[in-house]
Formats: sequence, C-alpha cells, structure tokens
Amino acid sequence: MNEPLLQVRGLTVSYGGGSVAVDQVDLDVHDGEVCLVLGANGAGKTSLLRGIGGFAASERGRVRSGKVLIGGADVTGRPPRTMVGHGVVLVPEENKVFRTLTVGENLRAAPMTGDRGSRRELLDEVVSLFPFIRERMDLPAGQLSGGERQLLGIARALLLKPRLLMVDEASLGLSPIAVRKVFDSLHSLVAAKGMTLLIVEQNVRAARAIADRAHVMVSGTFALSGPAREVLESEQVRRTYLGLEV
Ligand SMILES: Nc1ncnc2c1ncn2[C@@H]1O[C@H](COP(=O)(O)OP(=O)(O)OP(=O)(O)O)[C@@H](O)[C@H]1O
Repeated sequence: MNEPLLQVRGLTVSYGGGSVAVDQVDLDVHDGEVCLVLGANGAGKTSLLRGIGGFAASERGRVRSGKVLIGGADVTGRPPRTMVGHGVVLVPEENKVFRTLTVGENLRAAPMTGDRGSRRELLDEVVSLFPFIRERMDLPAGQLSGGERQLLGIARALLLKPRLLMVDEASLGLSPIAVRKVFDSLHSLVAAKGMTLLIVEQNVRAARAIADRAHVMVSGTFALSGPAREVLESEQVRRTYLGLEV
C-alpha cells in the first residue's frame, strides 16, 4: 500500500496546567479514505485535530511530543497557515462561519490563493456542490439553518483546496434530517472529488455510512481501531454509542 497521506506518530497534546489531552496517538490516513474518530466528551478528539492542524497553540495548548507528517513531510507543530499550504484544513466544532457576514462574504473571506480567474472558477465549482448557497448569497449566515451553516463552513474549507479535510462534529446540534443532509454532502464530496476526510463525530449512525476506518478514543488514546464496519459493530460501540443491548 502507498505511503499514507497523513502519518501521526506518538502525538501528545497538552494544555496550560500540563494536563495531557492526547497521549501518544498513532494514526495513518490514506489518500481517498474517510477516517472516523469517535469518543465520549472530553476524550481528546478535538485536541487531536488541533494538534494535527496546528491549532493547539491558539488554545494555549502545545504538541508536547510526537510527529505529524503529510505526504512524508514533517509538519509537526506548524501553524494553521502553513498547514493549509500542505493541504490540511480544519472545519472546527464551533464558529465555522461569520454569522453577521452574508453567505457570499463568508466565501470571499476565505484566504484563497491563485489569480482572480482561478479563484472565480473554484468558487463556482464549490457553489455548484451546494446549490442552496447560490440562492442565499446575500443572506447573513446567521439566518441560515444549522445544517446550512455547517455546509457553508465546509464550502469555505473547500476553497482552500484541502488534500485532507478535517471536520469536527459536523452533526453538532442538528436535527436528524439536517445531519443526513450534511453527511450526504460529505459522501458526495468523497465520491466526486476523491477527498480524504478525517472526521470527529459522535453520531455513529450518520458516520458509519461514509467511514472506511474508525478509532474509538478514550482518555487521550485509541482504545479500539480498525475497519469502520468492524469497529462500529463492536460490542463497545454498540453499547456505548447506540444504546443497544449486545
Ligand atoms: N483550551 C483548553 N484548555 C485546557 N484544557 C482543554 C482545552 N481544550 C480541551 N481541554 C481539555 O482536554 C481534554 C480533551 O478535550 P477535547 O475537547 O479534546 O475532547 P473531545 O473529545 O473533543 O470532547 P467533546 O466531544 O466534548 O468536544 C479535556 O479534559 C478538556 O478539558
């Protein structure tokens, strides 16, 4: 098998007082794969994405040890701007969009590269993926539904041309129908663009439709890893996340 697009080795992320949120995690994500990380509140999922994407410092945290490689290049601890240059883009759990700006302004505020023509072309391509955007260009993003805001956040991220798109809790606070819409869109992105996704998600039912590999995080480490179908059918996941008797 080819070298993974993302290789994480022994990654440890800690915050101010020394508390360790991510404890020596190893993770490989291959090109075109959808990798799911699930776990209870406080397990360290967001901190893992922050540690990979260069956002630990902005939360008064730090990558204490370990390595992050993208396409074989060591990018450990690099700031978000550099990570975007390497094709790593994070759609955060909250504040995905600017609520007081219009939908169009949100998209134009994305730090896109390239000349005017290529930026226009990319914007058209992204808008065509999410048809509701075209109809709502002049509406403040705060007036979109929760699901549409999630999709706008994902659309903004696509303008940065990610090789690896990391999405933190896409389903947070959404109704079941909105969750389905968001995950259908992610599914289409994977199919149409061969996108590589690393998603943190508590909604196991939604995520299992698109995940190839899954990791269950407990107290900063991966307690269970493997093909998504096996992990999501495991006793631990069925009992803890789906409330099913096994
Ligand atoms: N900015 C921060 N400063 C200090 N500690 C933090 C910070 N962010 C997270 N932590 C701590 O790190 C640990 C892991 O938190 P993290 O947000 O990564 O977990 P999570 O699995 O994403 O949780 P959730 O599902 O609730 O979002 C927790 O103990 C949390 O209190």
